[in-house]
Amino acid sequence: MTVLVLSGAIGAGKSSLTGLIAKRLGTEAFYESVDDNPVLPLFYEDPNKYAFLLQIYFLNTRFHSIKRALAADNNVLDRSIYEDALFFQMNADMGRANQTEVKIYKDLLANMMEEIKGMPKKNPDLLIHIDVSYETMLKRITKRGRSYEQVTTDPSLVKYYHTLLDYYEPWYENYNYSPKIRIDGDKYDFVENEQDRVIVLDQIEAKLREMGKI
Ligand SMILES: Nc1ncnc2c1ncn2[C@@H]1O[C@H](COP(=O)(O)OP(=O)(O)OP(=O)(O)O)[C@@H](O)[C@H]1O
Ligand SMILES: Nc1nc(=O)c2ncn([C@H]3C[C@H](O)[C@@H](CO)O3)c2[nH]1
Repeated sequence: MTVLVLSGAIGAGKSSLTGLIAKRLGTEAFYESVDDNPVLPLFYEDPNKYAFLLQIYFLNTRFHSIKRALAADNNVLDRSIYEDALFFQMNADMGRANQTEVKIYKDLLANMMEEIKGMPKKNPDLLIHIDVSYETMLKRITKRGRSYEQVTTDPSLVKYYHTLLDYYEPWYENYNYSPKIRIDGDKYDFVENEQDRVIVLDQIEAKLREMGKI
């Protein structure tokens, strides 16, 4: 069994690359629930009120996907559970969660991580991180067009997105649950450019080969 997980900021291209990897390797893709997430639009409208609820929602759905993914043979997930704490910490640091919420969330996350440790596969085999600059991130968010994520709708998101990128850099450096690989999301347009797509997928395959996974 091989488990791959994607990481990266909002709009970095995780879902897109997940689909491409699944196609190339013939594995099953698991996606974060976004369009059917009832809390996400509420969060963007009133983050102070909904940060905690959104985090619980994501943690629950993420845990569910991990359980399903681990029951499948070879699979790829479009976001890692390790990024949940990054999002929550950032929002808590922005004053969007009180001390009680922070404690409950951290306890619940630790509890879930314990459960994962007891599963046949504790950690993913490889983390595939997509690096993007603020400019690329914004371009992709605009292209995808979810209204509540647009900086034109809510200018305070400019700061939110910059802060998110600032949190991602040390997060990636400190990530040590599995081998990891960085994909340059600014350089490679793996969605629309066939040549770039081949380069990126070859990089991932080469890493898996080096690890003896394929
Ligand atoms: N490398 C790329 N080159 C060109 N367009 C891209 C690239 N990656 C993603 N896109 C486009 O950017 C948008 C966002 O991509 P995608 O939904 O895959 O990002 P994501 O990282 O999964 O986002 P989120 O964190 O919000 O779930 C989509 O419209 C997608 O087609
Ligand atoms: N606050 C918060 N916490 C999370 O754990 C989290 N995970 C994803 N997201 C947001 C980012 C995109 O808008 C959208 C799709 O990734 O959902 C999150 N937001």
